[in-house]
Amino acid sequence: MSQQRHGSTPGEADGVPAFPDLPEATIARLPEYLRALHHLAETGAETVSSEGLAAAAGVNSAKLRKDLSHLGSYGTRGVGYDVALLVDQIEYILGLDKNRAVCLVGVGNLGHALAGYAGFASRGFRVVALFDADPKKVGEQINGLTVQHTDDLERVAAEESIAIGVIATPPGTAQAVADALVAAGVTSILNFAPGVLSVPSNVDVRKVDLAIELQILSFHEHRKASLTALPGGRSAPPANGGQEAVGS
Ligand SMILES: NC(=O)c1ccc[n+]([C@@H]2O[C@H](COP(=O)([O-])OP(=O)(O)OC[C@H]3O[C@@H](n4cnc5c(N)ncnc54)[C@H](O)[C@@H]3O)[C@@H](O)[C@H]2O)c1
Repeated sequence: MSQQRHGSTPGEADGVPAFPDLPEATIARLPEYLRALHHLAETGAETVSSEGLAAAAGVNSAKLRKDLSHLGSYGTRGVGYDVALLVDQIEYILGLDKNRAVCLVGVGNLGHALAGYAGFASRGFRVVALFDADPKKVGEQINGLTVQHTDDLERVAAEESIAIGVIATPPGTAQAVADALVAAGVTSILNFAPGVLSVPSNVDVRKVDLAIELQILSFHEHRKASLTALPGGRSAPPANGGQEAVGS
């Protein structure tokens, strides 16, 4: 089976529909493949084997081949995957060629750090607006942007065609902020505030909660300690019981 040729529109060759219906777990791994591919490209690699890419992305190679087959990308026997082509295909599927506009609501401790992070631009996102409800924060300059009052959210969202809103407000105000983002036409939300948001079905919400990740690691610590303590001197299994990283 040959890899899709250069010059064709990613996702349209080899009978693969223009927009394949991907499993959520595959979608979650695509950014890892992309990160690994960008690194390979920086080192001058033009092709990569499935084993090499799998190792760089931290997944097993059978899973990687299955994931990439959803994109119509099979690699070439004995050669592997064309790095530049695979970057194009994954960026196309993730919609990263659109350079989407992002706003951040809540410019406190976390919001400051996020607003000051330069890495979003290189990953295909433009942070175009910062909002806060506290008049004392309004007017503050961070990374070339001026913090605006949330009262201006609807107007600015329309002017800047904001597609993604990031919530970094206290949990008690996150739902109201989500409602305001939805009313302003934002259809994707990344929520850092703990808790569950209620949104219309056309709005996608992803949440980031470092405390949950720590709690999962705590579970693994607890399990390792309890196995080490087993009578008969049975030793603890490898980290994560030999499984891949949590969430894979
Ligand atoms: N996901 C994570 O891993 C993680 C890590 C740290 C903090 N958090 C969460 O992130 C959120 C922010 O934490 P923080 O330490 O930056 O808090 P913070 O109190 O320093 O900042 C919150 C900011 O939100 C603003 N704000 C409050 N209500 C608002 C509203 N209705 N509209 C707009 N702005 C509003 C405040 O004025 C303040 O500037 C909290 O919910 C916290 O639990 C998440």
